[in-house]
Amino acid sequence: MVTASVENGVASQNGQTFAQSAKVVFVLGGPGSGKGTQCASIVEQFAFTHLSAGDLLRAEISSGSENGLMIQNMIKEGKIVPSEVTVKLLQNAMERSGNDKFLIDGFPRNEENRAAFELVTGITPEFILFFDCPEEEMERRLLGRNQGRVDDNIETIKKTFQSFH
Ligand SMILES: Nc1ncnc2c1ncn2[C@@H]1O[C@H](COP(=O)(O)OP(=O)(O)OP(=O)(O)O)[C@@H](O)[C@H]1O
Ligand SMILES: O=c1ccn([C@@H]2O[C@H](COP(=O)(O)O)[C@@H](O)[C@H]2O)c(=O)[nH]1
Repeated sequence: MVTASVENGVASQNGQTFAQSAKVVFVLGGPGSGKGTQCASIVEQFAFTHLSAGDLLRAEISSGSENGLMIQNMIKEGKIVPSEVTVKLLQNAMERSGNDKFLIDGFPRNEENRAAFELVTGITPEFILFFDCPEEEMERRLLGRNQGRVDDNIETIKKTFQSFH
């Protein structure tokens, strides 16, 4: 029998801590390479929860949190939001999900992000799924995405490509 509980903020399943039972796959690739699209297909077939770090940051802006303005400015400039902010959002989302299998989309953006994630959550990812896509195709897709994102404009796209390299 599978049992699950959350005590003192530490969820556990079958006597294992959340960190011990959690299976995490990092889904990486350039902006517009198709990470979100592929994650949506994967969760239809497999029992993973899809967590997009960018979506969590955008939700934080919409919530009117004290970090909202800082996050919005960083996204507009194609910069990387401080690890402690993003890792906390990911950790909260994982613990709230009721699941222990996660596709983490668009995170980590750098080595410091990765180290902070492992330090704070105690979770080591299983593997990385990487989408390789030519820059001109990513640019074409982002300019045609049409979802009202503040970063889907040519100035921000060029800056985001720089921070991706
Ligand atoms: N294989 C594909 N061929 C053509 N268009 C695609 C393909 N995959 C995704 N797209 C389209 O490209 C755009 C970007 O895709 P998606 O949002 O999945 O990328 P992403 O890597 O998650 O981007 P970001 O990191 O900016 O959030 C979307 O409009 C999507 O419909
Ligand atoms: O771990 C992350 C993820 C995202 N950001 C910022 O958000 C934008 C948009 O990210 P998408 O993955 O394209 O949704 C990205 O350019 C960064 O500014 C981040 O800082 N850290």
